[in-house]
Amino acid sequence: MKKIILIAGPSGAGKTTISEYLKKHYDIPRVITHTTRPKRPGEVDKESYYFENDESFSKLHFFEHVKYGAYQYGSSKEALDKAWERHDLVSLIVDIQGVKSYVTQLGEQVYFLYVTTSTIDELKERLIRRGDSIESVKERLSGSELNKLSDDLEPYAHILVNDNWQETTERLNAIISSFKQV
Ligand SMILES: Nc1ncnc2c1ncn2[C@@H]1O[C@H](COP(=O)(O)OP(=O)(O)OP(=O)(O)O)[C@@H](O)[C@H]1O
Ligand SMILES: Nc1nc2c(ncn2[C@@H]2O[C@H](COP(=O)(O)O)[C@@H](O)[C@H]2O)c(=O)[nH]1
Repeated sequence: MKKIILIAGPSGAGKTTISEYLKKHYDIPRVITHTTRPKRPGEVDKESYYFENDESFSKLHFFEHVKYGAYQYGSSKEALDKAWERHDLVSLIVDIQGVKSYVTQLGEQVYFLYVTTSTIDELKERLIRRGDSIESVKERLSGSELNKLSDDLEPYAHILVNDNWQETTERLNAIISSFKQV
């Protein structure tokens, strides 16, 4: 059965870093999602996201999509099917709403990694170090954008507290080997 590892959590928790580790160490590719937000420094079209405008975004067929502030984000059926053609296990970074859509639509094909840190201050420092503006950090770390783990999703979640990268990789290795035993 084709499966998908959903990676969700607050901004700066380390979702992208973890997806890169899964690619490098387990050959688990990330399904690239689509967004209308502008590129951040260092981001690459078709690798970080498919960067779209409102018109090109409106023409895609989405599994699910959400709006954050002025920008749209969505995961397409085309991209998931394409990734599953070559890999039985793939990953995808989404917000908590996206996780709910996938759990509802794909059921037991879904694994869920919830990534967080012990403190919000740690997230704040990482985002500022990454070059995010103070306004954007405030927005990302408040309200629904904080991507808190909801009670209904808790039973599905493998929680990774990514304070220390060495400990995170050890826990990730254990989680991935448990997935591979199923
Ligand atoms: N365990 C860690 N200790 C310290 N820094 C870390 C750790 N894990 C990731 N980082 C750093 O924190 C920053 C944010 O990580 P990353 O981009 O992976 O987060 P993210 O959850 O994908 O954020 P966003 O949702 O905003 O894209 C990066 O600069 C990354 O190198
Ligand atoms: N539901 C979805 N959420 C998505 C998708 N692609 C990304 N995201 C989430 O958006 C926020 C903001 O991302 P950022 O790159 O601007 O920091 C973050 O929580 C992502 O996980 C998607 O296709 N669907």
